[in-house]
This record gives sequence, C-alpha cells and structure tokens, in this order.
Amino acid sequence: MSLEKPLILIIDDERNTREGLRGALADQYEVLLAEDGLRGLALLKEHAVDIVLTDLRMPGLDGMDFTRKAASMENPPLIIMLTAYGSVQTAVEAMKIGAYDYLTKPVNLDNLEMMIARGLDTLRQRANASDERNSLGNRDGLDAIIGSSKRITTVFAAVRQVADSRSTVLLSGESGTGKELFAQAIHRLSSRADKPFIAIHCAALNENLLESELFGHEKGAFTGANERVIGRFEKADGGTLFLDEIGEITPATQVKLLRVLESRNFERVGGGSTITVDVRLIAATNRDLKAMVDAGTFREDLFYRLNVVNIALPPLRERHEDIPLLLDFYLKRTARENNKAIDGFSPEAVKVLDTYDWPGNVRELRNCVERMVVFARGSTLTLNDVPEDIRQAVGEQLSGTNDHHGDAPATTTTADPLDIKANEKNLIIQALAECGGNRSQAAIKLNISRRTLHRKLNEYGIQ
Ligand SMILES: Nc1ncnc2c1ncn2[C@@H]1O[C@H](COP(=O)(O)OP(=O)(O)OP(=O)(O)O)[C@@H](O)[C@H]1O
Repeated sequence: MSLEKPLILIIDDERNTREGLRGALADQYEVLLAEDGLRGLALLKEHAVDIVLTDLRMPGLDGMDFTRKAASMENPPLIIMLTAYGSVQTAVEAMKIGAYDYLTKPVNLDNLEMMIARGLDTLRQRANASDERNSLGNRDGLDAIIGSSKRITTVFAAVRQVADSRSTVLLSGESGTGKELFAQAIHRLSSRADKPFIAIHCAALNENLLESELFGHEKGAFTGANERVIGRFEKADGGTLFLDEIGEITPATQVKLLRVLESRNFERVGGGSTITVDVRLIAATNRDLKAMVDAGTFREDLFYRLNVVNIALPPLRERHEDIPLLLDFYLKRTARENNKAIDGFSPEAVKVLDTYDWPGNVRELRNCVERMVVFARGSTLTLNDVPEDIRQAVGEQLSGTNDHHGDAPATTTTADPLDIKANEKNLIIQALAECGGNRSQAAIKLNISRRTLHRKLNEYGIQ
C-alpha cells in the first residue's frame, strides 16, 4: 500500500451506482471507475489499486470471474463484492474464490466505510508483516485468537505442539472458522517466523494459472508469459506456504503437488532446471477430504501426505461458550475504531446471539457485531440492534421446539421466544425436582413423551 490516498476501484455496470459510490468515497480516497470486469482488470494492471468494490452481476466478465482473475494477481487488491443477494451462501462462494468480504445492495454507506477501513487495516498489516517479519517472531502467534472453550483450547494446544516442526498440517473446518488465522499462528510460532508466510487460494484459479502461480514460469512458457515469474513455492522458501481450499485442485495439479511434497523440488512451467525449496506446507479445506478420497476425486497418496497432522476447527455452534468472548472482542474493537461509546450488549441480545447457529462462523459473527455497532444509537446493544434475519432465525429455531406443548401459549410475533424457552427449562427443572429426578415421572407430569424430555434435557444442558 502506498502512503498516498488509498486507491479504490469501483466496478458496476450501472452508472448511477458507480457515480453514487464515487460521490461517497472521493473525499477520502482516490477512485477509479469501470463498467465491467474486463475494464476493471485492465485498470488493475495499470494502477496499484488497494481495494475493489465490484458488482456481482454484470454483462461480460461478471463479479465472480473478475474476482477469480484478480485474486490470482501478484499483489492482489482486497475485493469487496456488492451483491443484491445478501445470503451467507453467496458471500461464502465469493469469499471462497478470494473475495475479502461482501456488502448487500443497496449499499449502506456506514457499512461500506467501515469495511473499507478494516480492509485498509488488513492491507497495512500484510505490508507490515512482510516488512517486519523479524518482529513477528517474538509474539505469541495465538494472541489474536479468541476462545476459551474446551474445543478451541484443544486446538490451541495442538497448534503449539506442531508449530515448530516441519510437519505438513491440514486444517479442516467450515468457512469462517479461522483456518487462515490458525495457519498464520502456526507460522508465527515456528522457527520460520522470520521467513515469508505465503498464502494461495486454490479455488480462485484455474488449473494452468494455479500451476504457474505455485511453481512460476519461464519467459515464453505460454502465450502472454512475457517474463520469468517466480512461483509461490520459491517465494515461500525457508518459510510457510498456505494452500487454502486444497480440495478444489484438479487431479493433474494433485499429481504435481504430490511430486513436490515427495521430492521437495520442481520445475517452473516451461523451464528445464530443477529448483529445490525448503517450505513448510499448511493446507486448509472446508470439504471432507477423506470422503473425496473414498469417492475417487482426491488422490489418496496426496491426502496422506497432507494429512500428517490434522487439526479440525470446530464450528461456532459447537462451542457456544466462545460466543460471548467473541462478541465482546469485536464490540470493543469496532467501537474503538468507530469512536463509539458502547459498553456492551443487553442480556437479551446476548441470549439471541448465543442461540443463533452462525453458519458463517466467526466471520459472520464479526460482520454482525460490526454492523450492530455502526447502527447503534444507544450505549448498549439491545435486542432491537440484533439484525432482523438473526432474530427471525432464532425465533424459528426456538418455536420449532415448542410444538409438543398442546397447552402452551402460542408463540405470537410479539412474544419473546427466549422467555418461552426459559420458562420451559424452568418447568422441566421443577418437574424433575418434584419427581425426585425420575425422568419417566417428570415426563408424565409435563405431559410430554420420555423421548421428548430426554431431547430437551440435552438441549438445555440439564444433567
Ligand atoms: N477464534 C477467533 N478469534 C478471533 N477472530 C477469529 C477467530 N476465528 C476466526 N476469526 C476471524 O474470522 C474471520 C474469518 O477467519 P479465517 O479467514 O481465518 O477463516 P477461514 O476458515 O480461513 O475461512 P474461509 O474458509 O472462508 O477462507 C477473520 O476475520 C478472522 O480473523
């Protein structure tokens, strides 16, 4: 990143959107405009763009294809997708192929500014990381990772244990569970900390591009190869190479990767000489690689090479204890960054956020808290500040478990499902106490089946 005003490229086929965004950003940033993905790519080649805001649906090269291409560039910009489809699913797809984050259209300018500020911060951190690799070596690589649940502390322990070996590590887990964060932590905790940490998102590139990115190519290796390019394996020499979305690589690339893992050497595309590197590999996937092996889509020998140490990152819904910590962490951070005096969440808000399933895991939680903070009017974040879709999802989740009470009051749109849940839990505890802990009797008293009681005991964590 340069020291001048950050440079933002806006790609959208609608003139009004382009101009509107330019109007909002031009005070603080240098802005370039493009009407489609192709023009956007051309501008990326000519200018050192820091952040791209791109529409998803455009004629010609659309937002996904643009992202795929841009993410594979030497110094890729941060890409924020602007999507009319605000589903987590679309966001996850875009982020899988290298986008940094997404915003739903119509774009909320507060959210946009916040996301840009955070993106620039990420770029600064990246620049610092490569400038001052030495200083990073002194920090505990796990400092920035929040969590105290048994599930996550087990991961911390595994990370500490394997960090300073040369073993290949396979990090598995759903999107947003922190695979990249842990990969960086492993690097920082290792004796390679003062050497490069190089990441590559395998899903963002087609087979040829990926191979040329990984191994580099010689001048003239293929049309457009105007000069020799050093691949990421070479760049990571002495350090760590992080291969994200490893489950997405083609059979041909699997073979080539296997060869490098076995021999530690390779040739640049179109090159004759053999290059030997000392690279520690960390791979990540949100797929079940073992199942892919069984299905014949992932090579078994490569799987075993990668899976020397397997660290599974638990989804957030399986470690609810970490949710309040993460809420607090992101609240403080965002409030500070936005100069907002917010002291915390109301207990009802925490209850809803704690009950939610978080399919997008920590990334989704972070985005949610950031949005809540930006929109907040009071000094405490209340149930009203919780995004509507989350409240609704939690409401549906909770009322779905209420259908065994023929005589229970129907959940109306105004009733707080959490209160109903709390009542139900109290009723069960009371019934059990009255029946001296006998579950069959308690079930009869509650007018529910023993099986339903059993399920509810599990659900409420009543022993
Ligand atoms: N335990 C944690 N503590 C603090 N922040 C976290 C934690 N886990 C994840 N995050 C944050 O959540 C976001 C997503 O994490 P990260 O990109 O590492 O996930 P990922 O599993 O690699 O996702 P993807 O599969 O989509 O690439 C990042 O902003 C990261 O800093």
